[in-house]
Order: sequence, then structure tokens, then C-alpha cells
Amino acid sequence: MVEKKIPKATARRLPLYYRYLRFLHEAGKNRVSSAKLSEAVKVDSATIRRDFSYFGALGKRGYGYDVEALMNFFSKTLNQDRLTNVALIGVGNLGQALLNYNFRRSNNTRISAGFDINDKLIGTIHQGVPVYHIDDMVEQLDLQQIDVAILTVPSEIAQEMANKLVEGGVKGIMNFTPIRVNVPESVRVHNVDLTNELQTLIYFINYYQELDDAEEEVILDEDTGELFVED
Ligand SMILES: NC(=O)c1ccc[n+]([C@@H]2O[C@H](COP(=O)([O-])OP(=O)(O)OC[C@H]3O[C@@H](n4cnc5c(N)ncnc54)[C@H](O)[C@@H]3O)[C@@H](O)[C@H]2O)c1
Repeated sequence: MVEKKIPKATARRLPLYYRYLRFLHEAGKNRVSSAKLSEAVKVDSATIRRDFSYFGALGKRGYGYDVEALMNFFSKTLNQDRLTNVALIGVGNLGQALLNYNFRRSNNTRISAGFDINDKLIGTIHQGVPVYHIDDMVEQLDLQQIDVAILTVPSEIAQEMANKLVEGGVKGIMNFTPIRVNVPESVRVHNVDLTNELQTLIYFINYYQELDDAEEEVILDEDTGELFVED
């Protein structure tokens, strides 16, 4: 197999092209001119033509690009066809809400297995997703080639579960528990905290309301980086 090297800058722009092509496809568009594409993705048309040239002649003069063909092509190149299975650890209130949602807007990400210790849940299927006993987790992660997990267990066992996930070879954990879990550097953890988000929102509402009410000049303190309103 001949492997073609493409410049990193070109590779970085591919998701941009792909996203826009998908948008056009979903809107029922069959073709797109290079000028339109250039305007939408904010990349000049000469660069687009050069980028595309690494993948062979994809456009036709006077016709533009075939949206579906191009989209399928980039989809393959970007590995978008590969489905990412995600494990859900803890199928309680929050876990079940996430199962009901199950990332419907994504074509390539879905929760494929839930794990819990509750006998009422084990062996059942929620929204098409089987719930296994937590003792089967390491085995299932391997069987289903799962690299990513969502952690929605009680905080007291968050670290223990994180250890188990590391043992099972996951590379990423989306952590909903309030505990900051310790994992090896090779594993990525994203902490999601709705309380934090809400409080930040409330802070901004109050803060900007105060600024609007004051209608005075806003001063930036360059030493501290703080903004304040002059009386
Ligand atoms: N980040 C946020 O914004 C946010 C919001 C709500 C809840 N939470 C957190 O999410 C977590 C779950 O909250 P919840 O309301 O869904 O709780 P819950 O009690 O309804 O669900 C927890 C589930 O974990 C299961 N479980 C307990 N021990 C287990 C084990 N050893 N192995 C596997 N499963 C086990 C329980 O059986 C239960 O089904 C908590 O840590 C909570 O603090 C975070």
C-alpha cells in the first residue's frame, strides 16, 4: 500500500471541510463551488485547491465539488466511520438520563454498555444498552474495545472505579463525580460539574447586570487583572 504524506496544516483543516460538507449534505445540497466553500470555512480557495490536490482531482471545473462524494471521502480519511463505544459506570439517576440521551446527535459515539451493582438493573436493557455487573467491566471493556468511560457512581467509590477503568485500559474518563480522581498521565480525565457551570452563569448575569446598572466607565486594573467600575 502506498501511503501519501499530507502536510499537517492540511490535515488540521480536514475536519473543517468535513463538518461543512456534512452540513450541506444534511441540507440537501448536491454540489458546492470552491468560492462558497472558501467563504464558509474561511480558507482561501487556492489553499483549498492545494489541500484537495493531495487527495487527487476531486473537483470539476464549472461544476464545483460533489458534496456527497467529497463528504464520504473525508469521512473515510478522518475515520469518521469508526464507531466509538463508550462505557457508563453507574446507571443511577444521572447515568440513566445520559443513557436516554445517548449522544443522539453524533453518528459515531454511543454508550454501548452500562455497569452497576444494583441487581434490579443488572441483566436489563435500557434504550438498547445492556447493563452488566461491575465485576464484568474489565472483561467487557476488552471485548467491546471500549476506550472511553463516563463515571456516574457515588463519590465514595469514584477513585476505586477510576482504578478499575485504568486496569481495563481506558484512555479517557468523563468524570461527573465531584471527586478529582488520580490516574496515570496517559489517561485523560474531563471533569463535568453542572453546579460550577450554573454558578458561573449566575455570576456573569449578576456581574454584567451591575455593570449595566452603573453605566460608568469600567476600569481594568492591570496589576490584578480585575475589572471594576469607577464611582
Ligand atoms: N457533575 C454533575 O453535574 C453532577 C450532577 C448530578 C450528579 N453528579 C454526581 O454523579 C454521581 C451519580 O449521581 P446520581 O444522582 O446518578 O446517583 P445515584 O445514586 O442515582 O446513582 C449511582 C449509581 O451507581 C451505582 N453504584 C454504586 N456503587 C457502585 C459500584 N461499586 N459499581 C458500579 N455502580 C455502583 C448505584 O447502584 C447507582 O445505580 C454522583 O457522584 C453525583 O455526585 C454530578
